Formats: sequence, structure tokens, C-alpha cells
Amino acid sequence: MENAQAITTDAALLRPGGVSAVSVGSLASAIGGQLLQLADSTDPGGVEVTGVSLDSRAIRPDDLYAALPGARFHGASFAAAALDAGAAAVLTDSTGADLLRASETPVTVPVVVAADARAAVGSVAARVYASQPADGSGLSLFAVTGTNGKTTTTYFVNSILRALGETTGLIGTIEILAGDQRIPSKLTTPEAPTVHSLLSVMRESGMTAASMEVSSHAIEFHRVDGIRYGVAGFTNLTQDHLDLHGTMQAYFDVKAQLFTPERTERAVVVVADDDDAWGIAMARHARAQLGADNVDVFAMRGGVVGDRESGPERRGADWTLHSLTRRGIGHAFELVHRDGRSLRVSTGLPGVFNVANAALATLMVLSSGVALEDLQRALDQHDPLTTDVPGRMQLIGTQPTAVVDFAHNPDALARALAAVDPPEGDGRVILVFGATGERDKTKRPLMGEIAAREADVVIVSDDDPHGEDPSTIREEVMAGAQALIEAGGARATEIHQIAPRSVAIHSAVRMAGRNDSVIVAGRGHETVQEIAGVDHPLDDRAELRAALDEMRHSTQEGWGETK
Ligand SMILES: CC(=O)N[C@H]1[C@@H](OP(=O)(O)OP(=O)(O)OC[C@H]2O[C@@H](n3ccc(=O)[nH]c3=O)[C@H](O)[C@@H]2O)O[C@H](CO)[C@@H](O)[C@@H]1O[C@H](C)C(=O)N[C@@H](C)C(=O)N[C@H](CCC(=O)O)C(=O)O
Ligand SMILES: Nc1ncnc2c1ncn2[C@@H]1O[C@H](COP(=O)(O)OP(=O)(O)OP(=O)(O)O)[C@@H](O)[C@H]1O
Repeated sequence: MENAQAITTDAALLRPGGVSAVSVGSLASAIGGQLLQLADSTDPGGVEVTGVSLDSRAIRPDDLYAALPGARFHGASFAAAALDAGAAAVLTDSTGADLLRASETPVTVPVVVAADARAAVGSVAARVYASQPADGSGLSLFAVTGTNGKTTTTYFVNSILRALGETTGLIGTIEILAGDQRIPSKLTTPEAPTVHSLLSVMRESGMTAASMEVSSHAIEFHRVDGIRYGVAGFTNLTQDHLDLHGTMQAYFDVKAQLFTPERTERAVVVVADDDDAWGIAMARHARAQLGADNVDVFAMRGGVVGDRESGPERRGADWTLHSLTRRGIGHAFELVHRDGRSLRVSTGLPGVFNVANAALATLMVLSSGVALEDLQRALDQHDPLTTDVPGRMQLIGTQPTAVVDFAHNPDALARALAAVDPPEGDGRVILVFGATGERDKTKRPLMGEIAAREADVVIVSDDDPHGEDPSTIREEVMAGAQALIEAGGARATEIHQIAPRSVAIHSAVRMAGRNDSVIVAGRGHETVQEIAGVDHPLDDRAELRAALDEMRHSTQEGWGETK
């Protein structure tokens, strides 16, 4: 996105300028915490802070250091480093307080002890950074959650808002745009102190609206506590992150917390079809929590969200999809409300799932209070839903169609493969993908099975193996593919195991004919591959482009045309 330059590479270091100091005493009473002074001092409650961080390495002078329990360490073990860096106070839990008492370095600053310190950080950061002032001068805030489609939908919302003349910020998996800063992301949703400080930086720099992705990790780990969104959107729920949540119901329950009055004023929920149990459940939940008039339910097909006769909270879909047609590699369509209002929309991104993402973004902006006529004019004049989303169904070349996509779970992979399938008899689908190490292992055979069912040529390669043996991961993916072949349900006629990934990409291109589609899935915009703790440079888009260039030079005219 234009006009933004990176000055820092760490969003946690970006702070608003005009912060008013807040006393530790007022913070302690706001969160019902106990104020301790472990070493001598006269007025611990009167000590003031001007920032918050839960990482000792990002502490600035006069920050409050939130020393939280983690999976590996207790943050209290880093209190001495935080104090060295200038922390003026510490927020922790009772375990942390014990660690501080036992610490060799005396803790000379006030300590606030909260029963659940992580849950207190959001509201503390909201107060310190005044991220959503009570006078309503804050940003118009949009949140997108769901298993797949968050990044794409936030880019779409951002693009529509810009077409409407808003100055916008963005927080998500790929990058953070705040003021004149463009910062590569480390997490889909940053930690609470960073989120609140970013919102204030955006407001200070004159931004009027921001869209952000909210992952289930973010809700579970209280990263968006203390924020109330104007509009929250739900894309879908399919298998992912079961390593964290355990069951799909638990995963749903975490996402559902976003659709409550504490966290959002209004909501838009996508329901794929009448069998989309999670979408229907989220629509009902949002209507029950926020009131049916504050929720727009969009049904891609069908529209049985509830029984129309049994009261407004259980009525059918509010918006339905009409006149869906292909437009280039994307689609044009109409969104029609029960009351007859309608919007003409089109997107240049391939895949029917991008119709859902485009519809969700459009309805989220409408739900924020923009007049329908103004929205229609912006859609018609600026074509905002044809924006590039880095590594999301990104078209790298034509003849063969060459696409890089971020699909890294079963549902996304199936949909991405369907989106690049050439018309019957016209060409083959050649897939390069792998599975991530140290994450939800149950996905591996499932993704292998989907690959063998939906692609003609399957090349199993590496994703980010992290600390796992890459060949073991590949074998687990291959096992799913082989099982389907043995069961007789496979479309694939060739299955290869090729590593490293760059070689797999070049091999895929060499196998392709002019009318085939090559899709490299799973890593999207990523530019490094982590193997055993070492980051190796690897950009699927650059590799695919290079492979196409190589083939173009050695074959006939028109082959390997890149975008
Ligand atoms: C599972 C998870 O989310 N873990 C997060 C958690 O780590 P942790 O509990 O293991 O922390 P720890 O390493 O034990 O350290 C404990 C505390 O000491 C602090 N510390 C640690 C070292 C030090 O020198 N100084 C210091 O202050 C840490 O900041 C932390 O607060 O707290 C850390 C600090 O806030 C996060 O960076 C870390 O996210 C890790 C990096 C992560 O990869 N998270 C992923 C799984 C995640 O959140 N993903 C979702 C999206 C998923 C998706 O949709 O695909 C996301 O929103 O990005
Ligand atoms: N609405 C959708 N339904 C199913 N699959 C989708 C949808 N939108 C995108 N996808 C697929 O999921 C991949 C990831 O898309 P996107 O980055 O927009 O989602 P995300 O929710 O931000 O994912 P992540 O949290 O993993 O970053 C895409 O590359 C595409 O293959």
C-alpha cells in the first residue's frame, strides 16, 4: 500500500507521542489489583507510567512491565532486565510476585498483583494509551475473525474504506500500517500493549479507520481485551489450531467471544450454505448477543439461519447472493437484502471463497454506517475489491496459470485447488505444498488426501518444518494421499516427494503445459523458511516467477508469461 515506509521493524517499539502519564495507583484500582512495594519507597501508588510492555526487550523508560506467565517462562524472571531498561512499575500475578520477592535484584518499583495478570493487560494498555477515547474521537474499527479469509477480508475492507476517502490503518498477518509506518508482522494479532499503542499512533497521525485480523490465539490470550469494535466480521470455521483448542466446539467458543456487546457494536456473519453448522451457530449467537438489528447475516447459498416465524432473533439470512458470474479470473455478483435493497459487487481475485470475502467486507463497511449509494459509487468507480493481497491467490503467471496461495489447512487447500481448476478437459492442476512442523499434526494426512482428490499432479515438499524432521512431515502428508489412491478415490495420476521447495517449484513448472495450472500453496507472502531454528530466504512468488522465466527462455513464444 502506497505512502507507507518502515522506520521500525518491531511494532512493539512504535509508541504514540502524546501519552499523558497515568498513576500506578489508578491502574491498580481500575483492575482490582493489589499494590505492593517490595523495596522502600514513600508513595508507590503515585508513581506514573507512560507505556506498557509485556516483553522486557521492548521496555522504554517509564513503562509498566507486565510480567506474565508463559508457556516456557514466567515473565517475572525478566523483571531485572525490564528495570534496567527503565520500567517504572511491574504488573504480575501471585506466582510472579513470589518470584520477585525471591529475586536477587531488589525490585525497587511498585508492583501491581492481579489474579489473572494477562487478562488485565488490555484494559491497562487501553487506559495508558487512551486508544479509544470516551469522546468518540477514536478510529472506526473493523475486526475480522474466522479460520480462513481474515487477511483477504481486512485488505478488502481497507481498500473499500480508502475508495470512500478514509485514511486507514491495518493490523494483520502480513503487515501493520500505522501512520507513515509499514511494519512486517510477527503475529496475526499483536499483543495487547502493541495493539492499543498502534491504535493511538493511527489516531494521532490522522487515520480515521482501521481494520484488523483477530485470531483465536488473540482472543484466548487476551490480546484484544479493552477494545470495542464498531463492526466484527466472521468468515468461517473449519479445522485448524486444534493443538491449542482441542475441539472444534472450544475453537468456536473462543471465536464467539468477539461477537458479544463488550467487544463489538455490530456484526456481519457469513453462512456458506444451509449445512454450514458453525456459520449458522455464529449467526444465532451474534443475534442473541448483539440483537438481530445489529447483525447482518449473509448466506452464500440457501439462507436457513433460523425459523423466520419464531421471532426476529431467529429469522433467515439478511443478505443473499444473486447473479453470480465470472468476470476475468474473478467474479461479479449482487447482494440482495430481504427488504429489496441491493449492491452490485465484483472482485478480481479468483475463487468462490473470495466472493464470500468480498461480500463480507462490503457488508461490514455498509454496517459501519456508510450510505448504500456512497458505497455503490465507490465500488463502481474504484473497483476496490480487485486489490492485490500479497500471497493470497496471487497470480504470478499465465500460460500456465501460476498462482501462489496461503492455503495451509484442509478447507483452504480444497477451495484453492477448485479455484485454479481449468475448464473440463482443458488442462491439469499441478500442486506444490507441504505441512508445517510443530503445529496441528492431524492436518497432514487430511491435506495429503485433499491434494490427491483435487489435483492431477501432487508434489509434496516442505513448509516450515521448525524443529521437526522435514522428511517425517512429508511422509505423513504422503500417507494421506496414498491412502486415497489405494481406496480408488484419487484424481491424481502422479505423486512426487521433492525437497527443497525451490526445486519442487521448478519441477512443477517444467511438468506444466500451457493450459495447466500450477499452484504453490501454504506460504503465501512469507519470505523465509524456518528449518531447525535457522531462517532460510525463500519466497514462493520469486521462485515461481524465476521458474516461469527460465521456461519461457527455453520454450516457445507465449509460454511462461508472468504478470
Ligand atoms: C502460543 C502463544 O501464542 N505464545 C505467545 C506467548 O508465548 P509464551 O507464553 O510461550 O511466552 P514465554 O516465551 O514463555 O515468555 C513468557 C513471558 O516472558 C516474556 N519475555 C520473554 C523473554 C524475554 O527475554 N523477556 C520477556 O519479557 C514474554 O514476552 C512473555 O510475556 O507470549 C509471547 C509473548 O507475548 C508470544 O510471542 C507468543 O506467541 C508465539 C510467538 C506464537 O507463535 N504464537 C502463535 C501461535 C500465534 O499467536 N498465532 C496466531 C495466529 C494463528 C493463525 O491464525 O494462524 C497469531 O495471532 O499470530
Ligand atoms: N473465505 C474463505 N474460505 C475458505 N478459504 C479461504 C477463504 N479466504 C481465503 N481462503 C484460503 O485461505 C488462505 C488464507 O487466506 P487469508 O490469509 O485471507 O486467511 P487468514 O484467515 O488470514 O489466514 P491466517 O490466519 O492463516 O493468516 C488463502 O490463501 C486461501 O487459500
